[in-house]
Amino acid sequence: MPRIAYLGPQGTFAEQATRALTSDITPELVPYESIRASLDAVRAEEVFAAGVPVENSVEGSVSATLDGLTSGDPLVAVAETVLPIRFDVLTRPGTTEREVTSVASHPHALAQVRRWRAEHLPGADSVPTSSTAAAAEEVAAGRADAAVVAPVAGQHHPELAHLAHGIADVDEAMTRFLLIRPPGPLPQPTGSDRTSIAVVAHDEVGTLAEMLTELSLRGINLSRIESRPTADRLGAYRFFLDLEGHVADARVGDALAGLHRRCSEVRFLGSFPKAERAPVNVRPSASEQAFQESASWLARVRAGRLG
Ligand SMILES: O=C(O)C(=O)Cc1ccccc1
Repeated sequence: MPRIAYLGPQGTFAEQATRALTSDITPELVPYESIRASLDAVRAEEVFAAGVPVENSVEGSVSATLDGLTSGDPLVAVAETVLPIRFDVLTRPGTTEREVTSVASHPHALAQVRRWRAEHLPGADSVPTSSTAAAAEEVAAGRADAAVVAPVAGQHHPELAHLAHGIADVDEAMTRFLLIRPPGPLPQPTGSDRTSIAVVAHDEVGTLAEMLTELSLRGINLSRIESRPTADRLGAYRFFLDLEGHVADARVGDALAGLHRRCSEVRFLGSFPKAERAPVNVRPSASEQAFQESASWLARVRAGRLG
């Protein structure tokens, strides 16, 4: 049974997503205390893979995942899934809203329930925890009064009571999760793929525009661009790019090779089927056939066979 790491304890959104990402195998899910620890468990071969959150439709990127993928030995994403995010509030039984002086949860969860908190628990302090389910444990242990959790967390804590259900500021919030493996054979291209890379550009005029031109010239749609400090010095950034297409597609391979020539660092973070399965629209001049025809035309020119 393959062991798969996730951000624990039991009852996190990450656990639900990791189950969805591994539904084709019978995994043994292993909880880890942090995203970094679950990625390092993949690097140390303690587990076969890890399921990690990468971006939220309201709060944006999960920096622990971006930084964890780019520092340390290379890792790649082999699958993604998108989970709808709803939040409930757990307390010890009998606790009323007026008695709540502290609200625990993962910072991404605390940031997505501001409106409800302002109305119902205006004076309560925030207690950031490593995950939403860890917050429920804080409440059970009496170290916080309320926990903002995934709806599934209530099942793991029958001793706690619901203070509220469905309290997210944005009803349709979604989080994208990735299944992370050590480098190895890539998933087959499906025609509906995403490729993730992390790029460090030279600090020169126009480099970002030139990087993006490598993509647009080859008809590649950019679905995400994000920058994070490299941590080397102030003002040095790494760009995280998600592109539509698979590295096995000629246009994507060609663009990545172009970025490799131009940038001081290009880290390949995986090519995998997009969660939404919508086919990637490729203009005729960027199709596989167009790349093959132009390559064989060039070969004929170089061989002096123009007839
Ligand atoms: O803490 C969890 O349950 C997680 O999986 C991280 C998270 C927190 C808030 C929204 C989405 C994912």
